[in-house]
Amino acid sequence: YAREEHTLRELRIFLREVCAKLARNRLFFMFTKPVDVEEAPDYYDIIEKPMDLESMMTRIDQHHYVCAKDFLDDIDLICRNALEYNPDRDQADKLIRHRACFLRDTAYALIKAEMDTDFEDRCQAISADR
Ligand SMILES: CC(=O)c1csc(NC(=O)C2C[NH2+]C2)n1
Repeated sequence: YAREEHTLRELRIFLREVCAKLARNRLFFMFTKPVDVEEAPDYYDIIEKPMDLESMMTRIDQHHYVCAKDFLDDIDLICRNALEYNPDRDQADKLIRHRACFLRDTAYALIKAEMDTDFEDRCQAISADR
């Protein structure tokens, strides 16, 4: 059990680094904090499950993520929300959709490049056990 806690502690350290790196990239600034209802008054009528990088950092500390897949599910949610809320062909919507897909692809690439597959396998085994 102590070994499992060590593995999850290591996962949290790794995910904080990935999350911080994404949040530092100014291309992703619109995804770093919850949407301000002043800026997009209808946002919370349209988007059922809002998500952002600052909230994900909090979820890491709350031990919400037991494997990298759980973390990437929330990245996928940020991306899906942006595609849903910005469906139009105008430049503003297109840019946000492009940035959302870039955030998602960057997160997947970072984790694939920096994470041992057997480490993720161990995390997913713990996740299945709980
Ligand atoms: C985070 C997110 O997806 C977001 C924040 S503002 C926004 N979209 C707009 O402000 C307008 C451009 N067409 C609507 N999308």
